[in-house]
Amino acid sequence: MKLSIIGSGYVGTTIAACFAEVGHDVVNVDIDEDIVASVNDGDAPIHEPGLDELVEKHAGDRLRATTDYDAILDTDATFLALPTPSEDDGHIDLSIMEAGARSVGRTLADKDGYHLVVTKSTVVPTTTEEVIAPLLEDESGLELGTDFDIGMNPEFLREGSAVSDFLGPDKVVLGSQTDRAAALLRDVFDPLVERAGGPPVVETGVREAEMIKYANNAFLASKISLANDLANICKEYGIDSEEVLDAVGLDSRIGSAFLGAGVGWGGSCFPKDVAAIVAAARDAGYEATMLEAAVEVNDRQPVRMLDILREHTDPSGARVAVLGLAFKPGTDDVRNSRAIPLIDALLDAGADVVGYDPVATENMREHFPDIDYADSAADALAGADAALVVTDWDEFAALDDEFDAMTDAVVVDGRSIVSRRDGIVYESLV
Ligand SMILES: NC(=O)c1ccc[n+]([C@@H]2O[C@H](COP(=O)([O-])OP(=O)(O)OC[C@H]3O[C@@H](n4cnc5c(N)ncnc54)[C@H](O)[C@@H]3O)[C@@H](O)[C@H]2O)c1
Ligand SMILES: O=c1ccn([C@@H]2O[C@H](COP(=O)(O)OP(=O)(O)O[C@H]3O[C@H](CO)[C@@H](O)[C@H](O)[C@H]3O)[C@@H](O)[C@H]2O)c(=O)[nH]1
Repeated sequence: MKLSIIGSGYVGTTIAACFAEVGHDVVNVDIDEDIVASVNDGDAPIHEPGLDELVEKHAGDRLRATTDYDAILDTDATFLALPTPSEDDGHIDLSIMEAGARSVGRTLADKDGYHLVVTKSTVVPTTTEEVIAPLLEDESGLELGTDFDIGMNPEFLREGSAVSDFLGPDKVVLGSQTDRAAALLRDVFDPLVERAGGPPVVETGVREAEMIKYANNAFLASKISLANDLANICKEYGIDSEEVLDAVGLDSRIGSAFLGAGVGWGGSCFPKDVAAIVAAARDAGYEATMLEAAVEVNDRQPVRMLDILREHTDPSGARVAVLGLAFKPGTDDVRNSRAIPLIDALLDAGADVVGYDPVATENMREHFPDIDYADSAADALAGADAALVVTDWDEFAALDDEFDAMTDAVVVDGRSIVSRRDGIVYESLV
């Protein structure tokens, strides 16, 4: 089949390369000329394991990129993989999606024959039906349900494992309004589903598909916050929370994934998506109390980390090493990293902060140009009065003699990964 993907970022590039890998002819449309040139040169514009190989393999053959929306005319279906950021009050900002839908609509005015437009981006329920579809109709002059259909296909890939998550999904969710759209979506995903060994395919409505994505992320984020709440209780009693949560996770109704207690969840998705569904629910007349509590617990974890530090060291004037700047290991992405509120609070308290991350330093420099950055964990620790472990990079778990170079070896571990205890004042956050 011939597919067009609007947006060539994390999701757009990954799905374009993977759709090419399963046999489709794919064109990526992006407004950024550098990104387009990169894809056409066979280089992935983002860092994801396995993506470079796929882009190199298919570029110039089953995969190409362009800034020209006309490319969608020669395709059967168009996926919108555009950003859906947060407004300051947490509401979803649909302006980029609206601009993309207008451009697609204007282009489809020249389309001969049927077309399917699928929302891949994470959007609050009813967006595809009540915002995207009317824009497509207005701009194209075409009739929904007759000349074209809409669909919704939420994406569950994680950064750092995007390619393997997309090619080996736990489930595929296909939202549509008509049999024709459902059949076309099935055709798009059949080769991938077959290759992945037949994961469940959930065929549903458009707004249900939109809600499944939020429910998924809200559930995972809340699971981590609940683990943090329970681990905080454990800490008050001097109970090993890891032992408790490991045992709890053995219950097949609960499961062990996403019970990792610590400094909390960040990244480009959980914070904005939980905020967006809470705001949308409020607009609809419902107060999402559980989700609000999940956010509150998450916001409190960095504060607790500083409180624990203060029990041992006054941060004012102290040199504090922040180990880990990325929002999780395996990525250089610092969006909503827990290191950001921590560094803010340390600076407010008058600390002299030195940050270290194996790959995310340059991105964090944009947030905090004036703190020190070290080239290694050892350099960050040398002469530091205290260290906060924020990201669970493997190399931090292996630290040992490096702690001896600290002035006062106070270590507050936000990911419970440091194994050395002798000769340092060690506190796990939970
Ligand atoms: N990043 C993830 O791990 C992930 C996972 C699942 C779902 N999502 C969702 O997928 C959506 C896209 O996220 P992302 O992380 O891929 O975004 P991104 O910022 O990485 O990429 C978006 C791309 O869209 C391009 N763009 C912007 N306006 C455009 C326009 N008018 N026309 C064409 N291209 C345009 C940008 O140049 C950029 O390359 C969001 O809704 C996000 O919530 C993201
Ligand atoms: O037990 C855990 C697991 C994760 N985290 C934190 O949770 C955040 C998110 O981690 P992860 O889910 O691995 O990364 P993302 O790439 O943000 O992926 C999430 O967000 C994507 C965008 O919506 C979804 O597609 C994915 O399914 C969903 O896992 C990170 O800060 C992690 O440190 C914990 O604190 N404890």
